[in-house]
Amino acid sequence: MGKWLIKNGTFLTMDEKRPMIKGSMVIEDDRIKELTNQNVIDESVFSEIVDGTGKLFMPGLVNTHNHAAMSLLRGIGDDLALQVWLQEKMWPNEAKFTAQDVKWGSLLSITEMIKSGTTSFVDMYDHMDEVAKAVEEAGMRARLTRGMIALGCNDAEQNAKLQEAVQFAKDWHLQANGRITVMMAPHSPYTCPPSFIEKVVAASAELDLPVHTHMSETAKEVEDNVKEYGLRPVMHLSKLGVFDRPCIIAHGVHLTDEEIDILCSKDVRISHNPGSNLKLASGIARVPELLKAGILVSLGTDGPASNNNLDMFEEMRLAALIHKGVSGDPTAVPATEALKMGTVYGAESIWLDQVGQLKEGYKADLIALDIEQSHLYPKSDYASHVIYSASGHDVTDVWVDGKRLMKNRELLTLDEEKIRFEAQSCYDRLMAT
Ligand SMILES: N[C@@H](CCSC[C@H]1O[C@@H](n2cnc3c(=O)[nH]cnc32)[C@H](O)[C@@H]1O)C(=O)O
Ligand SMILES: [Zn+2]
Repeated sequence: MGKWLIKNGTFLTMDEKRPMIKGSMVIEDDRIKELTNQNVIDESVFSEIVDGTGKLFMPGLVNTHNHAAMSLLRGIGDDLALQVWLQEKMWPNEAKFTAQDVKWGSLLSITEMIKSGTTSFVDMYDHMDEVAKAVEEAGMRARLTRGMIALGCNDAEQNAKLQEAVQFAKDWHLQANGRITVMMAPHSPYTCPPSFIEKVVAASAELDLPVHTHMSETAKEVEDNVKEYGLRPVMHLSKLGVFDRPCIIAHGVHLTDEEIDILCSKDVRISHNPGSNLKLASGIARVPELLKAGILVSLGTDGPASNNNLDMFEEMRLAALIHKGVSGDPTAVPATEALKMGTVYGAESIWLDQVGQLKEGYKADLIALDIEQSHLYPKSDYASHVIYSASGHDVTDVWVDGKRLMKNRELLTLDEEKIRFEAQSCYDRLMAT
């Protein structure tokens, strides 16, 4: 990689001090070395020069909640409520998943994520060694976690799952040149008994890792939690010590003012998944109130079987649109805020250091969009165009840690055709058994 240059580029930096720059970017190894509106005079020192004419460069998008291998179940069980979808469609099929299924399903999702401009993602699943190997090979950045469902498991089975999660953390945290980091994940309060959640919290403290879980996704979940434990999920998890750890929860759709205050005071981050919440009819998270309270809100697609794609441009657009619609206030989530949720807040909410902005000293995780297209004209406010007009299909090039993963829409680290073929074979086998 060495030292290389992008010239004649338009840069949407997400750096509040210099939001738009027209000019050049110098990248050295994994970092942005220089970003300037001048032309770099001496080009002879660069190993590569990328002509940025007609391209918009911006930070790679951060997807803070996913179950990548569920791409194999895309199109299976649409138009159902969460509990029915999980219990009748997902879990019976997932029970048949082998390590190979997780490998090819995750790779299929990774190709889709790179092609639509995502450079970092969170994944909660099992057979996580396969996911980590796929991330390493692809060159992406990821925060990975072995999601654990403990309900219906005896003590030995519960311990085995926890052991697997601990071992995964020991094997993979800070691997792949630091691109892979790990979290500990009890799947949810409704699939993990309190004693198990406490054990996971203890393990996360011992390993010094954050906790990730699903919480308050549906009204039914909240009601059931009250019936079972006498508390709503926030107080329940709070009592179990979950929020005494660095924590990011997925969904947080059904929250009271008091719960928002508790989450804020504990610096709990929320991964907002508007596409999945709409599709499963889970409800609409109180994002304007969460942001106003000072909670770090980022965006996730959730798994590809409840979305059903992994295009973060769509997620940013939904976040900007639905909260206007339900509140009657067009300023509820402005384009700039949706853009931050997909980049700056995304990186911060999963504890990625110096990621999410194009800024000197930051990691060179960036994407390029083809802006010589009718739907991105005229050349006016690119933050607006990215949120209200663009889609993942507009992404032409992707770099992570300064390494190019896609060039003119061609993947450089992965064999897309082979991955599609293998994923289809996995699906055919799963459906035949
Ligand atoms: N199979 C593991 C759990 C893996 S965590 C990932 C789980 O989350 C499930 N999942 C996917 N999307 C959602 C969601 O929106 N809410 C709750 N669970 C989900 C998914 O079906 C999968 O079973 C075990 O038994 O321990
Ligand atoms: Zn999920």
